Amino acid sequence: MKILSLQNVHKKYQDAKDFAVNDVSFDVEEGEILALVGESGSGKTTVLRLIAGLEHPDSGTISLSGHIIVSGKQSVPANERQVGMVFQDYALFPHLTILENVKFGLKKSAGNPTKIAEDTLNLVGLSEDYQKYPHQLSGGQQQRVALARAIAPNPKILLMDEPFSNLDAMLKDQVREEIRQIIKKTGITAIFVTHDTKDALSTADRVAILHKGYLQQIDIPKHLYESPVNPYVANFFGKRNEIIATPLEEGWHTTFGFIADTEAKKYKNKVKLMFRPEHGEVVKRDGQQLTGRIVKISYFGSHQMVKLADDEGKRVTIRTNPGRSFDGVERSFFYLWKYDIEEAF
Ligand SMILES: Nc1ncnc2c1ncn2[C@@H]1O[C@H](COP(=O)(O)OP(=O)(O)OP(=O)(O)O)[C@@H](O)[C@H]1O
Repeated sequence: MKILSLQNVHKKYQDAKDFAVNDVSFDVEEGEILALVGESGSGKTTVLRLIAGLEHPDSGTISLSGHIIVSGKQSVPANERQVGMVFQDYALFPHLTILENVKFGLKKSAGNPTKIAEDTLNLVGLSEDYQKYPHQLSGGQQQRVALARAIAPNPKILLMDEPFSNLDAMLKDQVREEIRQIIKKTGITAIFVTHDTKDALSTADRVAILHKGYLQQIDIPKHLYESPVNPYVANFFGKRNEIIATPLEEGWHTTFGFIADTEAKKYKNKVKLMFRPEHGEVVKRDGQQLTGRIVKISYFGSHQMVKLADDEGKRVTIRTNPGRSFDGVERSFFYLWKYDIEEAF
């Protein structure tokens, strides 16, 4: 069942030349975690603020739990929307204990605020720390307090602005997983903003990508990565290689060799074959389609990146397993098991 719906939402800030959010429409299902991604200035935070009620759109409607909360000039005030917010810097009160921090937003709620705050802190794994102050906690723990404070009043939807950006790389992987599990345990619907594609792909059920205020694609991580709707989306989610190819009856002629492909005959002009490093495979045996001179091997522990050049010096990078040895190997064969065909000229 859909819990949130944005329909043709536009937002232009005063004195701005362009719309920060341009005709954006999407639905969010109950219990879903949605990531909003895009480069700086693409409109992610503005979308979050429009849902929270901290900004009002120029046009469009927003519905939450089956009720229209924004339409034309009418809108439900932010404090009546039952939306939970987690801010980038956590915004915890330094002079309050974590229990008091979580109780803070519960004053007007029904029930026993202390009991609800304790239950929520237990849920986020902080049952030992009720009486500590924020500065006595690690970054990851502070993050969980902020989450507990936002979900304790039982909001209809949880909004998080760059929730992982203050954490170092080591902690980030762990916190991402913890936060995802807590959100899934509560069943709450959540939207988070991030500029980090890894955060989005690993934590969200679906990802929405914005570019210059326009929604480009909203989809499950695998589809966004494997089947992007346009080159912008494809490049946003990681490095792609490019090989210029001339169509022939049976396949593609390239400077790395010939690729048999019946699709080729549908094209008249040269194209670009675009592929990610993991969409190729480096092979030792002869008789494969493509070949290149090995110019660099980079070892990353979990994998290796092999850079191969054609006779003109054009390079492609192929990902391979970490155990493969290239000692004394000057040239290698490779094949592509997946690529996108893009018009080149
Ligand atoms: N209060 C404001 N007044 C005027 N323009 C603003 C305001 N807030 C944002 N903008 C502009 O609106 C556009 C979208 O900004 P927004 O903050 O939503 O993008 P973002 O994708 O969240 O960026 P970032 O990742 O840098 O936070 C940008 O061009 C920005 O400069």
